[in-house]
Amino acid sequence: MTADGAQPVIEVKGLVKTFGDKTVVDEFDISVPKGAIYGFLGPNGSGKTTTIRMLCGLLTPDAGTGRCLGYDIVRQSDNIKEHVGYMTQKFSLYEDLTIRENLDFMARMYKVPERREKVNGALEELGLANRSHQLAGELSGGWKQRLALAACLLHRPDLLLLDEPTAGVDPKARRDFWDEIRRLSDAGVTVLVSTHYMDEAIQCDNIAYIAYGKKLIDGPAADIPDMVGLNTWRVEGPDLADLAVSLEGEDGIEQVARFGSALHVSGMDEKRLEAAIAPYRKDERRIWSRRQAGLEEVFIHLMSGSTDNFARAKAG
Ligand SMILES: Nc1ncnc2c1ncn2[C@@H]1O[C@H](COP(=O)(O)OP(=O)(O)OP(=O)(O)O)[C@@H](O)[C@H]1O
Repeated sequence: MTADGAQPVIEVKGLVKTFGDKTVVDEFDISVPKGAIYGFLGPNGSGKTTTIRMLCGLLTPDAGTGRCLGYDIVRQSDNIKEHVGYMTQKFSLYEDLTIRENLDFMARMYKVPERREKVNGALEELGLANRSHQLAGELSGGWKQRLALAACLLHRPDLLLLDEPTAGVDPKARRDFWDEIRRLSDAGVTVLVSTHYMDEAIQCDNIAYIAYGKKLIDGPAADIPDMVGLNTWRVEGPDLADLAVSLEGEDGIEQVARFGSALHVSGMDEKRLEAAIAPYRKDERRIWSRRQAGLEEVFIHLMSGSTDNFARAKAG
């Protein structure tokens, strides 16, 4: 149960998936509220897609239990699939079919009632009604993405899975895409997004950070920096590259990261961090300011602290 008494849309415990000798997902637990935009963040190959596919019954876990949309993820996976829209990382529609043919094909696959009306409606909504006979392969990246989203919404899914949805899409199209996702979420559709882009992560209500198959942290996006408890100072001025090298060697400084024309210097222990930067703050050419750690710093920190159990498995 969530704080408002509603059942979570997804609730799973102890999910495990192994491919060969590699444990790709290791003891994964999560609870996803209805209508949330939940981001799965982590580097390439960390197990985000595999986790999402197990949560929705598209892949059978080796261990673990749970429910998605009220159905058991192992025994009732077919029921779950009927209510899920899945937008894969690569454009998965047929490039040599027209825009209309692609939508019509998807509508048939999902046995959408009043197919013709729904397809016409989707074409109108997309603004593609007068280009419906154009081949999908001729569309730009942004338009392909809009078409793929429209196709996986035809059967009105309750849960939407987006695998790195805005990779290779221009900034305006990215913004429009995220506006549409927010509208869907407001209408009660639950959205799981896998990404390793920070600008997608900050659009999410909740975030689970996954590295090497393990969930390092999850919770409301706004609370994650506080949950980690990282202290950060920002410094601007000349010779930042040299300064970064000196700071990195100091006791009490755990991370020095470049952000545009500034460095963000972070540590877990506030007193030790302040003592470490004190000598450098005497140099008046530079401006130092205390700042609240953001998601960016937190994720760099989490990544540097996580161990590569995939590499260990290979070595062992
Ligand atoms: N069917 C499979 N058979 C064997 N190995 C697999 C299979 N599916 C995924 N893997 C491996 O599992 C690991 C996790 O893959 P997954 O796609 O879940 O990660 P990801 O975090 O989504 O990465 P990306 O951002 O690159 O999509 C990778 O090392 C991948 O090669």
